[in-house]
Amino acid sequence: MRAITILGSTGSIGTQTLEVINELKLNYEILALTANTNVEKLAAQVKEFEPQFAVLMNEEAAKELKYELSDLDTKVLVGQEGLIEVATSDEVDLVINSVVGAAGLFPTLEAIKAKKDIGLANKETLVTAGELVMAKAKEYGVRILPIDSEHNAIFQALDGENREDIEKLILTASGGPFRESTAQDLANVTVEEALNHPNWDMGGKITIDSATLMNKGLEVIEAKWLFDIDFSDIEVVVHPQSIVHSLVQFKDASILAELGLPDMKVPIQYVLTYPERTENRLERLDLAKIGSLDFEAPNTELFPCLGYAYKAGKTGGTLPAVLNAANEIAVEMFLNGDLSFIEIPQLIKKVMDQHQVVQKPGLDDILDADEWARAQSWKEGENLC
Ligand SMILES: NC(=O)C1=CN([C@@H]2O[C@H](COP(=O)(O)OP(=O)(O)OC[C@H]3O[C@@H](n4cnc5c(N)ncnc54)[C@H](OP(=O)(O)O)[C@@H]3O)[C@@H](O)[C@H]2O)C=CC1
Ligand SMILES: CC(=O)[C@@H](O)[C@H](O)COP(=O)(O)O
Ligand SMILES: [Mn+2]
Repeated sequence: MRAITILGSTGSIGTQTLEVINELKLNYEILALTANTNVEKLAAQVKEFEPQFAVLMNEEAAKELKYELSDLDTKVLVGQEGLIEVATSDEVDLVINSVVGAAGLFPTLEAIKAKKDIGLANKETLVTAGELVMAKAKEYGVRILPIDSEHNAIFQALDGENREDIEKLILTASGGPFRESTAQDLANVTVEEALNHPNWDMGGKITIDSATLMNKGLEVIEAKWLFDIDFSDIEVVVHPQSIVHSLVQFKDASILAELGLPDMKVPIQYVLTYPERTENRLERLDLAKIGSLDFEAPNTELFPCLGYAYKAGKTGGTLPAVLNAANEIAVEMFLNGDLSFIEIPQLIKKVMDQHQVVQKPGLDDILDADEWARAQSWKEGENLC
């Protein structure tokens, strides 16, 4: 029996992780479940899975949860300290990080230092501090197993291959709900339209990132650090069906890909059972029924966030942390109705242009840049709207 901590268990990935463990009766003891503020959902999960620990990010919510769980033995912890305690506990074997945003960085770093393997959905960790996180993972001999569908596909395609044989990585992008829109259309899109992803049912923040193509930009940076590849060897191609989850091109012109219906339970299961594969009852891909698969170049004029991410990644230093933080605030403002869809990239560019990049940053430099970018984004965002 392996013990697992799921950070962000109430979200889209966290919930599906619990479902996979349950449906396949995988050999995991649920040690800890965590959420930000969602007392109701976390309480329901705790009642079902009876973990040793449950964590919420603020005192008030934790108090409510304690009251809800007064009949159970589950210990309720609070805040960053609580997250770190359950991510580093001696008992835990695997930490799934399915928190959204740069809030996932600290528990990832602490789990690595405690030599815990990590199933990583939280791409913002690697965007913000990829070089540092991967160096720590190497130092502590920790495996970072990618859950993000594109990176999981590449991870599978690279199994048994030599790194030196890779020519390039090709990340597929659905193109989001506005793939066929004009600049005029984009000026008037609503939050509801932007939250309507054509293929995947995901949390709000990543769904907006998909609509702006920032998700693919974050994934380019995530791929750079996970697979140690130059940005010039990472290509993005739009593939509206999201059946080919990404590809690796080798020096002999061979291309390997992982395909399947768009269902996050597949990469989640791969990580939970790695290095084994386990039979499941998920719907199978029927290629004849699908008929054809389409590919096209991304429209970086209409969706400039992808270009901003390449720029941040290639510049390096603290700029990716600034890109990420500005994006988090821009998306929050858009979801709150305080920014229009086309103002998301405008705000990110403004904040990136104002940043004095620190090269070879330590963790403190990255945290300072993140804090500065958030404050600056709120300020600039208020000027824009
Ligand atoms: N959903 C998907 O299919 C995919 C997601 N990813 C990545 O996985 C991560 C999670 O995405 P998703 O599951 O969609 O997100 P959700 O918004 O659905 O869930 C986020 C989870 O994190 C918790 N959380 C939010 N803010 C904080 C915080 N500040 N500190 C601690 N916990 C917090 C939430 O708690 P609460 O419920 O209380 O708010 C919730 O449990 C993201 O980085 C995303 O980019 C990658 C590939 C696919
Ligand atoms: C499921 C997953 O991994 C998401 O990151 C997905 O890729 C989002 O779709 P886009 O390709 O539209 O960004
Ligand atoms: Mn993805």
